[in-house]
Amino acid sequence: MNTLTKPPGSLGRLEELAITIAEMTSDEFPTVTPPGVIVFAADHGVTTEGVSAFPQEVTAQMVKNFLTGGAAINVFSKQISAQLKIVDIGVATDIEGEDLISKKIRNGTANFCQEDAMTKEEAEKAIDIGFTQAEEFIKKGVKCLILGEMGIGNTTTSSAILAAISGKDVQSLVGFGTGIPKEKIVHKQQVIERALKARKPDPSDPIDILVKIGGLEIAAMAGAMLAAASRRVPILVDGFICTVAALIAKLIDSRAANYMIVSHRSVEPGHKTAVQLLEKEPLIDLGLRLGEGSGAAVAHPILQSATLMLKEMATFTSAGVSDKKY
Ligand SMILES: O=C(O)c1ccc[n+]([C@@H]2O[C@H](COP(=O)([O-])O)[C@@H](O)[C@H]2O)c1
Ligand SMILES: Cc1cc2nc[nH]c2cc1C
Repeated sequence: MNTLTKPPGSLGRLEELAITIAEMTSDEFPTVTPPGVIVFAADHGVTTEGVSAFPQEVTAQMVKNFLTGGAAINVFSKQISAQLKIVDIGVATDIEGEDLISKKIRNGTANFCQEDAMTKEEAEKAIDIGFTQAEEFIKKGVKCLILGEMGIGNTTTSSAILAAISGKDVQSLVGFGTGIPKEKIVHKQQVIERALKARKPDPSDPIDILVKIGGLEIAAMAGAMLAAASRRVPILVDGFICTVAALIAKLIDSRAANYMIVSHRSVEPGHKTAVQLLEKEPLIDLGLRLGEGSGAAVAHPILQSATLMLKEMATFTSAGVSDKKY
């Protein structure tokens, strides 16, 4: 790093990032291209409690939008020349589409205020499907894995999971999600508090957390992250829901966190706690709160700059530039 034609440290976090990616990949001159994006979609039974600004059917409608290329993640995936896979892991209604990967485990989770969100078999199956989808991508040559999700109600699920893992007050972890009105925030908070009291997930047991208060797309993202980590492929983590999935992956195997880069800081207030628990620092803060993997896709060119700098810059010797005097 210090032989390249720049004052040492002058490329700031890009220098750290390049070294981190070299360590992750065990490659002195790593590459993060081509990137691959997987969006896992699923519904959440807890939406019946009135915790989202949008109706549940938007999950399926947005999946159709992904398939016809009209969503933000389509635009940004194209921008970074990423392959994009859309996986139905548990959308409440049936969706058809040639390009859809149909891996539906059930028609959305159960309302975790009343019963467990899913069975142990379903949680493990979702992790396994995520793992396999990522593994297939990596076998095809993907060098950086971007994960995204679509699921109306999943900020409630993610806040519940984060409250269970962190032991923090629910109040500090709840946000507006897709944009609920201010007066609905206390209700959302109470729904989560009620669920945690009724379900009592074991904070040290990631499967128990998923079974009691989880989401199918969260389980699948965690599984995909474990696959990428086990193949030494850098993982670009998206916003709040994706970072909570990263915490589940870390609980399953703490080494997985060594392969994660948090792309951006989400507007959701709980994201700060999630990122701290992951012991990471987001690369950018653009005030994003969309999901779909959109923030991670937007940040991918930063990883590209870091790795290309390492690979393509001249050294002081090769360029005949005088090195540092002091
Ligand atoms: O990624 C984030 O930080 C993020 C923050 C807020 C909302 N979202 C997206 O919005 C949906 C969940 O919001 P909600 O209000 O229905 O819980 C889901 O489809 C997420 O992809 C995503
Ligand atoms: C329109 C819309 C698009 C989304 N993408 C991810 N979550 C979303 C939620 C809504 C409501």
